Amino acid sequence: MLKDQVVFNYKDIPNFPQSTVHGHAGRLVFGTLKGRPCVCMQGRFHLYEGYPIQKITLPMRIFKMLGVETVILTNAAGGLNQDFKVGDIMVIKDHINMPGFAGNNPLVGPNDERFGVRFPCMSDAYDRELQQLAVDIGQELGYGDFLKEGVYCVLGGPSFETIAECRILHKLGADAVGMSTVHEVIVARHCGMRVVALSLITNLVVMDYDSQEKANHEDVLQASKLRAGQLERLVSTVVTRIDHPNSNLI
Ligand SMILES: O=P(O)(O)O[C@H]1O[C@H](CO)[C@@H](O)[C@H]1O
Ligand code: HPA
Repeated sequence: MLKDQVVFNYKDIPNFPQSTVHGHAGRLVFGTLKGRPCVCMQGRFHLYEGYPIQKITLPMRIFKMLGVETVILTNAAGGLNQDFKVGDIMVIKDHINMPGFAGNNPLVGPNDERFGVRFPCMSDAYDRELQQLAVDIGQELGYGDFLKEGVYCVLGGPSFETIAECRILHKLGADAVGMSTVHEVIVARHCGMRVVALSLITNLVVMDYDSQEKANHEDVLQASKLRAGQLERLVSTVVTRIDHPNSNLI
């Protein structure tokens, strides 16, 4: 996808966390996309891997220091919205930070003023112009039938949700549930980077005690492969159409 690639394995980057999840390669890839400089993480970090929440989000601050202006996040998520299907791509318009309700927020601790303010606003966490751009490009690419918008709820994991938990998340207004992304978004916004985020709905959560369905990571990986090409096309088209005043890294 990227031209003129320079690749670093996470294990060769001092103090960088290591990917422990099957399906997360553990490489930082620099390169250009239609002439635009980009850096991609192949593998991200999660609370359930046992890392402190500040370590999970360290890459965001590194990206800020490298000059990154816009962060595009993708994830696999379980569909809570009854209109969603496996394979839908949801443009995230907002989030519910469940670990944050219990005080588990990546900005807890002394505030580093070099990055941002003590009390950052999150009502504009997901850049509305970029959301619209993603939706418009999705439509242009012919993804209209499987392109959705919605609210992503993060949980700590690694256990998948119970039926009662899924029911309550649905009632709370979440459209999809996962175990990532939100912590990165909070740190990216704190230091002023713009954010657009996409969830691939890899499974529909179980909300019915009569159902025999069981969430499992293999199904998540399998479903991710089905839309990998289309998601990559959407992301790369968004990258090439983002306005960049300073033409810096994406
Ligand atoms: O959010 P990403 O890392 O895409 O992956 C999702 O899929 C994994 C569970 O199958 C969890 O890591 C969950 O967060
Ligand atoms: N729940 C939580 N995280 C997930 C799911 C899910 O159903 N699918 C993919 N990541």
